[in-house]
Amino acid sequence: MESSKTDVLIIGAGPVGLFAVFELGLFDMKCRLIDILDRPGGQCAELYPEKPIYDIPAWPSISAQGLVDKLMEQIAPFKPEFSFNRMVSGLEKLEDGTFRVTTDEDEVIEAKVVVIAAGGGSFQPKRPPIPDIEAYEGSSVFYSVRRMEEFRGHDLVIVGGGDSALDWTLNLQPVAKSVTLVHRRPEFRAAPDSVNKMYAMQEMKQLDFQVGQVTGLKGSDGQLSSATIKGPDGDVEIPCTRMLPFFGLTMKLGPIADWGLNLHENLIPVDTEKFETSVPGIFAVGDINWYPGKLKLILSGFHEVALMAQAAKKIVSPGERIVFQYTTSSSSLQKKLGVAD
Ligand SMILES: Cc1cc2nc3c(=O)[nH]c(=O)nc-3n(C[C@H](O)[C@H](O)[C@H](O)COP(=O)(O)OP(=O)(O)OC[C@H]3O[C@@H](n4cnc5c(N)ncnc54)[C@H](O)[C@@H]3O)c2cc1C
Repeated sequence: MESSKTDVLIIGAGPVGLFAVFELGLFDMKCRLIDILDRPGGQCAELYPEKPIYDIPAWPSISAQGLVDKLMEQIAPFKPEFSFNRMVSGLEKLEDGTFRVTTDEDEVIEAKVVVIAAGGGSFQPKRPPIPDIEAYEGSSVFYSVRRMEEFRGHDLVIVGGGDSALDWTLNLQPVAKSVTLVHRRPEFRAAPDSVNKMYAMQEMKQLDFQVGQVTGLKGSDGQLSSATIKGPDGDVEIPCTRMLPFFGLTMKLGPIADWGLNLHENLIPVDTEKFETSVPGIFAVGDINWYPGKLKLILSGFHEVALMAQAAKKIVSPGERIVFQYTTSSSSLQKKLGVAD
């Protein structure tokens, strides 16, 4: 079991969690971020990366991914630590007032302050309608790739027609013993370049592409041995020991519901001075919080983290005087940002 310590543990690396690193960093607080997704950006990166956003102050138009890239650039001086592909599953307050956070990979992180920036909750994979698939989940059927090594030497079936399915088909082809991509039609929703590469590899017999749907799985004790594909010419049985279905993601509140926090219609009520939850030391910012008049906008979240950081500093460094400073004129802030002369 891995164990580590940080000043502030941020649950969620969406735009609001990312900007929290900046505001907390100005007060010298070290941040660690954990996200279920495999990269930063939350809804912006996962749901609408190429769409332009028009209501970010001073950016008349910026793509959602462009905003995430700029936030990453802005927080770089504070060297935040990221753990991706991890879900925060447990959160408990210890007797000394600090927190113990656990992930679904059995990681333990101790933090003086916890900031929940979990947006609409956890992104969770949609389960395809294949009978008995639950029996193989976590042992032979996976909905994300945490470590490519886990697929080495396996007969792999990848199901889906979007970018994830195509990207992992191409990336895992050199690692797996065999790769079969299954999609219900020959047209894809993925980047044309990836689709062309996949067809070229099929041509060279480096992988197989089957038009059809997976209708059944065979195996025992959670270990897959084959998948039945119903295609235009009837059923085909394909030997397979690992399967990766990519049927999109839905957002669910997830484990946050079990952390003993007061909830209001699946959102976390906070005050509007500090954005603190019903548990002192746990703050909630961005789309996950609720207060009268709340607007689920990125700019609201940016405002919330600035106030939250002041309150968090009082917990992380009790007794230390908090001085209000502008980044334009404070040489100490500029030093932290690496822009001082
Ligand atoms: C199509 C679309 C268009 C939009 N357009 C605009 C717009 O024009 N302007 C605007 O201001 N807003 C817009 N929004 C809303 C904006 O995207 C959200 O307000 C913003 O993403 C909220 O940021 P956040 O950081 O609070 O949460 P999110 O972006 O939702 O990020 C939360 C992160 O927390 C992670 N997470 C949740 N639970 C856990 C857990 N237990 N463990 C680990 N990680 C966890 C999630 O995986 C996610 O990455 C739009 C939204 C959509 C869907």
